[in-house]
Amino acid sequence: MTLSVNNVSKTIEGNPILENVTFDMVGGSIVGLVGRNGVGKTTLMRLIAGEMQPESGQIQFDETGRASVFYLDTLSNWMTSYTAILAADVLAVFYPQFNREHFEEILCSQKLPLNKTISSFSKGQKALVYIAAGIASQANYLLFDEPLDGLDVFVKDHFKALLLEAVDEGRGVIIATHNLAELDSLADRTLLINDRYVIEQENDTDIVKIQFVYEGDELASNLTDVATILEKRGRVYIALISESLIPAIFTDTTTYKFVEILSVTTEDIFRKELG
Ligand SMILES: Nc1ncnc2c1ncn2[C@@H]1O[C@H](COP(=O)(O)OP(=O)(O)OP(=O)(O)O)[C@@H](O)[C@H]1O
Repeated sequence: MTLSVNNVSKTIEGNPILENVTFDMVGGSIVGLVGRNGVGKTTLMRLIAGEMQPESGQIQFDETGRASVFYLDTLSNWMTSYTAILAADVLAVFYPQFNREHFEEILCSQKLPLNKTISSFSKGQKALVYIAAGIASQANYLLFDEPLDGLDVFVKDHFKALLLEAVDEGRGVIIATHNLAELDSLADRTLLINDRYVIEQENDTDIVKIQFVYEGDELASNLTDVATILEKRGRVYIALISESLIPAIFTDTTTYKFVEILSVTTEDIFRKELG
């Protein structure tokens, strides 16, 4: 099961939003989609869902086709004016494999009423209904835009468990989010959109995060030229640097003290690429 996005470009009202976007997603994986506000994350999801057409490039699915994509705009969508029971009737038309029992079971497990209009639900409750709809749709590709927004920690845990079940079944998930810390525990890969282009964040680079104490006045240029300083508190610095450069730079142990290696997070990479 593969979704292929090939050289996709999109312009809205004369403004180029995405250019030559190319990536593949295989089933059984979670892809994180990150980037600054207004950079084009939702646009990319809408293109994949077929709600918009690209100017150029192709979005190709395996034999299951676009009918097997689940995407709902979390801010405004048709479901809000329905009760969960009626929404399930509509979802069953869109998604022939829709599992009504599973949908209702997820909502009931979170004590959400099935016969109340969804517009009367809280932000977090609405988010849960959309997530439940996606999971129960049985669609092979689930596209979620800020799915964790407004969810309390317990509902979040429940959502993550449902998501991992879906992935175990071989389904592919794309999560667009600003919640970078959550992505670290969920995504297999992260795609960063920056200035119209998508950059794949490789997990296997030799970039490491280091924390060190600097006893000199100003950081030496042999460090600042090759490192990204993420944080400075007094004499304590946190920086991203290629691991292979550490021995050459941190030779002077009277000015550099306590060099410690920390794990790199998606937020660190985000700051490095966009800061
Ligand atoms: N229907 C539209 N009409 C005009 N401009 C639009 C439309 N949809 C999106 N845009 C513009 O396209 C750009 C990308 O929007 P998009 O919603 O994809 O960003 P995003 O990365 O999802 O943002 P955010 O993180 O703030 O949700 C923005 O500049 C937005 O103003």
